[in-house]
Amino acid sequence: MPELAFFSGTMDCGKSTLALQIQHNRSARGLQGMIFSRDDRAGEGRLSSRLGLVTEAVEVDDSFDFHRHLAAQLAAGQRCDYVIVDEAQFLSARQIDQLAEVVDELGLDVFAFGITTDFRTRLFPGSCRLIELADRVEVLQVEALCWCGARATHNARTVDGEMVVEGAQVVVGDVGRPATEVGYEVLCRRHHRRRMTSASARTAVPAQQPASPAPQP
Ligand SMILES: Nc1ncnc2c1ncn2[C@@H]1O[C@H](COP(=O)(O)OP(=O)(O)O)[C@@H](O)[C@H]1O
Ligand SMILES: Cc1cn([C@H]2C[C@H](O)[C@@H](COP(=O)(O)O)O2)c(=O)[nH]c1=O
Repeated sequence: MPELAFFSGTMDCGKSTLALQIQHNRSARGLQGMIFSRDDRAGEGRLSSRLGLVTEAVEVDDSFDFHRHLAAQLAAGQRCDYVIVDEAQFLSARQIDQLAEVVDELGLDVFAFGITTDFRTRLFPGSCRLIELADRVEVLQVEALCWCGARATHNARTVDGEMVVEGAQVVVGDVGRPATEVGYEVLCRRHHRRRMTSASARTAVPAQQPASPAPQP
């Protein structure tokens, strides 16, 4: 049975790498996929992983209709055995409905990849609809880690190095770069709630050092 699968997690947890691995393994078996993305950091019409792998993709915008596009491709004789969609959090709920239609009406497997929540810990519209509709939701196993060593479950945005919780939902950017403007860092929930990034923790640690234990009698 064809399925709509959603591979989800924080930023930097290996989603795009897995998308490229799925594509590689299937094409090694002679299957033909169609790859879509939206606002990849590497630029328009790209699906890129931080491991350095990159492939071409069809760039999706607000007006793009997945079902119409894929039905037209198939009708024109183009072969397509499966569909990969990266940065699926940026899609509209309507476009996720179209992906479900592609699975149910065109009989294609659809593998969607995206972050679950934004820098305010709110679901993205695309991720929300995927959680509602997907046959399978997989949280990625290569866990990204918070600076404290706990599993990172949330995405923080920094502006000029300071964590922020207000602003536009979509601002393309990356983790682990000296961010002069907008940057991102993955955190555990505790440190997201406390708005404590690795930089602010470094400043706060001396104040948090426990006092030396009093000598025991
Ligand atoms: N230099 C590196 N060596 C080994 N692994 C790396 C390196 N850089 C990134 N990675 C791996 O790549 C992962 C990020 O992969 P990517 O597919 O770009 O993530 P996502 O699409 O989820 O944001 C990191 O969690 C890490 O495991
Ligand atoms: C948390 C958050 C992220 N983004 C952007 C930043 C990146 O361009 C992508 C995520 O890409 P990745 O491959 O998963 O690292 O999303 C955003 O626009 N808004 C946010 O709140």
